[in-house]
Amino acid sequence: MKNGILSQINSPAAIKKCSKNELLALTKELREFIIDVVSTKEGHLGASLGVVELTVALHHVFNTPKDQLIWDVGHQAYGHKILTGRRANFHTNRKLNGISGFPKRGESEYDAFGVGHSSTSISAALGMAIAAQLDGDFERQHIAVIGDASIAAGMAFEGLNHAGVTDANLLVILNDNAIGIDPSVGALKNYLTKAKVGFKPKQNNIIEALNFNYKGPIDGHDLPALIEALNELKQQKGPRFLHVITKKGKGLQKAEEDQVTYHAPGKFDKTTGEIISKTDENLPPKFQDVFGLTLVELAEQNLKIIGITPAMPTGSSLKYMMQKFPNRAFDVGIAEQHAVTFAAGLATQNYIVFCAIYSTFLQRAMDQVIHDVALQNLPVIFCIDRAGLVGNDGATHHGVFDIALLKSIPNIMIAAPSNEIELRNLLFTVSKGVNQPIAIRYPRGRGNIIDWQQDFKAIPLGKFQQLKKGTQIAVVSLGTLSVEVEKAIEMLDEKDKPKIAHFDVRFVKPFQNEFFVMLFSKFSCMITLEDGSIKGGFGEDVSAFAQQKNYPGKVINLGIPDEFIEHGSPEELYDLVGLSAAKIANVLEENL
Ligand SMILES: Cc1ncc(C[n+]2csc(CCOP(=O)(O)OP(=O)(O)O)c2C)c(N)n1
Ligand SMILES: CC(=O)[C@@H](O)[C@H](O)COP(=O)(O)O
Ligand SMILES: [Mg+2]
Repeated sequence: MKNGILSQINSPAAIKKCSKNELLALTKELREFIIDVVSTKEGHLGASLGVVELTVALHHVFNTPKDQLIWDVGHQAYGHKILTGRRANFHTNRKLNGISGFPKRGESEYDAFGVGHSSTSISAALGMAIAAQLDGDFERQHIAVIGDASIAAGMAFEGLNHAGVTDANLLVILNDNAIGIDPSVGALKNYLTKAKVGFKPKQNNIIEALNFNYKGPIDGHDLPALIEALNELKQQKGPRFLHVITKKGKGLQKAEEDQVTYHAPGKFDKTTGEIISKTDENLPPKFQDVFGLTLVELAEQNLKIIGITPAMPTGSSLKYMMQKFPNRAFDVGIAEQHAVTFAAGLATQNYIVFCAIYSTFLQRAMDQVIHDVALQNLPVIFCIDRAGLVGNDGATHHGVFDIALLKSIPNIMIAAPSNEIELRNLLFTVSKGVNQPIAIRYPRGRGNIIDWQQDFKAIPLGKFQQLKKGTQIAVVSLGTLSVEVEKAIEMLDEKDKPKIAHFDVRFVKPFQNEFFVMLFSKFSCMITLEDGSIKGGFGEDVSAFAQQKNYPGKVINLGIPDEFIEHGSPEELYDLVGLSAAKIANVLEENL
């Protein structure tokens, strides 16, 4: 709306001056603006639509950025960004060199804390609140807005538990829409559901039991009610808790009706809400579907197979096994630490446990991987999805540390299949039983093989494979980077192609000494490639081994540089870090 009220809002100061009717008009225009931009630029839709009124009310009542506002996960903060000076460039959201899809301290003074991983907001807000007390500032407010799935994560409870024994100026707002990305799970979800249907939470209100002043539940789309409640809470001190009930996708009927899809729907018609989808047929599969559909095939044949996901049934495609074998496939909620140790417990009883966790979210469960799985040498099969650069979610979500983190842990085998068939056969091979933990990493998005559901063929665990013979340079790629290497070789002059040998190392760990000794004896130059951090990566092991063996040739390690990589398309980012086919071809040519 060109000359509507939203076009006049360049900071929350202007929102404070709005009349009640202007605020109502603002919520309408803000919702339309979010729908308009996300319908073509893509991103997280449902969560932001669900907190439009809450966002306007918060910036109307509180004095941001002095009062510090933290959005848990931050996928719902599009309205916050638009109202805090980023309306004009909101169309760059999640794009290369554009604004981040999540609140980010370096992007705006209104983004009090960088987010992307869930359940951090209470701890961060409490830290800021205690700091204010230590600074002698007893007026400043610290507000954490957290969703019903995110508050069920252990870290959120740790924050509540600590806050409850302080007199910190902390307001926790529970945005309760009864769904995560997929339907919320767990006893807390059931408790909150009862609280919403008139159950007297006062009788045994777990939040009040933790010494919070609890208010609600109130309608999170009733702007006047929100403003009244926030003004009341603003006058109070100490730990407070406001329970608001919202609808994810509010204001776009399709998004309200299909909240899972419209969490991040891609492009859609802003009027009808219809998704403008790229039809799946004749496209290669998503790696997550290779995992999810293959696991169903394996689970049909083997009753000992179990699947686990921490809150990502759709994203990991464990949903297929959950639908077919609901008593053997578990969504444990946003609880990566629990997921890993739950898997470990099952593994002690000789179940074959496939624990599906995004690389970035696995970071949260590293002690459980070490202490509960590897130390006891329990054969948990970690299916690490979103390995490598994920793209538009950016630095908080790239899966670039799993190799470095896992490689230093004894007993763990680390595999990176180079394509969909390799992934499928690896899942088949390990489903026959392994005698140690294994991590199988694969990327976000689609592969290249349409006819991938072929007969199973066992893979020799721990062994490389040669993809192309050559005479001068040994290219040793990890995972699906093998595809980029093949494209790079094709870019070379015909006379140079025979000089390049290409190996798929397949396994980072155990380190394949004989394989590399063989390479040292045959090639004058070696180039390793990994879609993981170069620091502590697989290439470092090869270079160290080459030095130990006094290899006279050159070893070049290509990987993700030792810095956080921002958001953009995967193609843009891989080219940026030198792992696109064109950039790989340059390195080959420079060393011929
Ligand atoms: C540690 C971690 N695990 C998983 C995710 C993926 N994730 C992003 S949003 C989301 C659901 C959040 O649900 P809720 O807190 O209820 O917020 P809503 O989307 O309903 O607004 C999940 C699981 C994440 N961001 N961080
Ligand atoms: C906000 C969040 O953490 C998730 O929605 C994440 O963005 C999902 O990533 P994928 O789109 O790769 O499943
Ligand atoms: Mg929710």
